[in-house]
Amino acid sequence: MSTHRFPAGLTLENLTLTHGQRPAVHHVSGRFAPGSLTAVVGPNGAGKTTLLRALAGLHKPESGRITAEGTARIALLPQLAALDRAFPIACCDVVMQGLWPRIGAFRGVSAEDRLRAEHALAAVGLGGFEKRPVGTLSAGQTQRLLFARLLVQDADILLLDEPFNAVDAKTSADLLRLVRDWHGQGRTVIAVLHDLDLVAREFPETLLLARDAIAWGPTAEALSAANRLKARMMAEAWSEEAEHCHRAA
Ligand SMILES: Nc1ncnc2c1ncn2[C@@H]1O[C@H](COP(=O)(O)OP(=O)(O)OP(=O)(O)O)[C@@H](O)[C@H]1O
Repeated sequence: MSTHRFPAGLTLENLTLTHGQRPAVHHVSGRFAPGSLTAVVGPNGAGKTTLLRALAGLHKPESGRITAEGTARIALLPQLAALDRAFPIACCDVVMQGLWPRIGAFRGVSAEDRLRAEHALAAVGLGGFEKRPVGTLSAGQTQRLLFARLLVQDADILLLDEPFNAVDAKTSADLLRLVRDWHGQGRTVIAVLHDLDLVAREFPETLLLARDAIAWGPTAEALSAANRLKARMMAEAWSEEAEHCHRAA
């Protein structure tokens, strides 16, 4: 297994993310260390997807800051439901979307680009699927396809939003192997997950979110019974109508 060129971290400083005036993530500070493997867990509506989108640069902070180290390349695996499977596009073209930052708008796709996409498809168990329309794939195959797109992005920081959702045990195990490889190569991996047994087994670090950061650190400590109870109570106590406050760091 090769070592990745550039382990990079991400720092959050008093980060607040909102939808309108309503806070999804509230005054969170901390650091995803370079090369760390972190699960982001919490109740429904805790702000996990909003946080991941902000880390990917897709959601502007209301206040506070996100700082990536150096010139870190960041890639996001969105939730499966975010992919428009009705759009008539072949698997190989979905994977090559991951190459666009390097290909640019004006250069055509080269034979080498196509080969990279084919290798990525083979690596996720979709060899021979190059021309298959994405709408004909099962949920598990679609998740494998999104992982193939992530592979060609060759990112320093990987953001995974519920990567094992709606997939069977075999697909889960195959995709988990890729996550372990990325971690082993020194890349920083941050994954939103609901399966706490999986988190306890595979993820050394955990951020427990309930709009506020309830705990952030080694998984066994972060997921203590007391912290989980606190997260649940915090989620239940938040009014959907509450606006964010303006407290300082
Ligand atoms: N586009 C949006 N417009 C308005 N409110 C939104 C939007 N997206 C999310 N929210 C609200 O922000 C809060 C956090 O949502 P988010 O999707 O980040 O939570 P989550 O922790 O990922 O939830 P889940 O576990 O259910 O996927 C929720 O109250 C949600 O209703």
